[in-house]
Amino acid sequence: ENGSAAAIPIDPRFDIAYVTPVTIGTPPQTLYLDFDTGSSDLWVFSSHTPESQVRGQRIYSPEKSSTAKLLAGHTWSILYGDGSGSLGNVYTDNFTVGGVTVTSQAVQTAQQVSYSFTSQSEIHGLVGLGFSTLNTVFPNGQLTFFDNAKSTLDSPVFTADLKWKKEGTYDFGFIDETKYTGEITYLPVQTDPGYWTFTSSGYAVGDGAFHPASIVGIADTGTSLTYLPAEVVTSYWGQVDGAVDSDYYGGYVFPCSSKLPSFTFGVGPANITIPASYINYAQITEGSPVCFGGLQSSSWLGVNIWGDVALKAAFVVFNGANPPTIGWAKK
Ligand SMILES: Cc1nn(C)c(C)c1CC(=O)Nc1ccccn1
Repeated sequence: ENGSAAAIPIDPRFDIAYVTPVTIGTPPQTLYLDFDTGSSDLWVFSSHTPESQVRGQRIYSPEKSSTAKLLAGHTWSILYGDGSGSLGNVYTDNFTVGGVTVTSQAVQTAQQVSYSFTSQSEIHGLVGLGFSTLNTVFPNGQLTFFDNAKSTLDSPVFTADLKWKKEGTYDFGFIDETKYTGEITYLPVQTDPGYWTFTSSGYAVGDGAFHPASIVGIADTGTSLTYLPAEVVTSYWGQVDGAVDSDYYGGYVFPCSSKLPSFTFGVGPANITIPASYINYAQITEGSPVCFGGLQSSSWLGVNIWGDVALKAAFVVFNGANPPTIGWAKK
């Protein structure tokens, strides 16, 4: 059975993250979760999360679900690249998103969450859509929702149609031709260690010359910004009056009044252009004349990350066939 679900920006002012409604258990409990191709744990705020760490989030209460089963002796603990994290125990239960139901999905209930999760009341947990090899459940790793659902889908794919400051969609099991223009360009995916890793064929700043390059990076719906090699972002921000790489603000900032160029990245023989407006990410604080860039250096991360700033400029196909591939189309 195929499915389709909304990807809703959690803040109307800028696209920090997108959440998608899901139901868990019997009777169904509805939570809004962050679908994250950059990780592979499905975890939720729960009745096991200390009240001091819950600030407005909806919670999953397994004790109120007749179909919940404790996965005895199993625990999990995840640390994300930005220093946030969570840990807890594991249940299996019915899990439905956009009409696609997996019975006996591993649902990881949080017993601890870091402050950055406590502080974001609109995110009630994450649904990892990376490869199941990254799942942190111990002693037996668990399968992602997509891996569990794959065999019931018409096609072993899901697509991301994220939008700038608007609601987009995740589709499961099919490719909606009305959501993109031209052709989809498919690229090979490196599944080790478990991210959707692909190689971009280069970049251009604004209307400037295309620079052929091999930029290996991960397609990560769970990361707001896009992090690329220093020489790429230096050449981009060099075109912006007053842009500086600020230690104080932790990245490239620029005068909100400055005009930004677009940014184009290569996908095989094709390319995707990120409009300048997507790269004018946000004012440092409400009303500030200083703006934070949506394109930042990956120098300290050890990985290039094509986050939401890039993904929302395209229609992206995550093809879970064997071998997996990733497809990019303009829209
Ligand atoms: C690797 C990395 N370094 N830095 C600075 C960032 C932001 C990342 C990616 C990352 O942590 N993404 C994330 C965070 C929380 C939940 C889901 N995804």
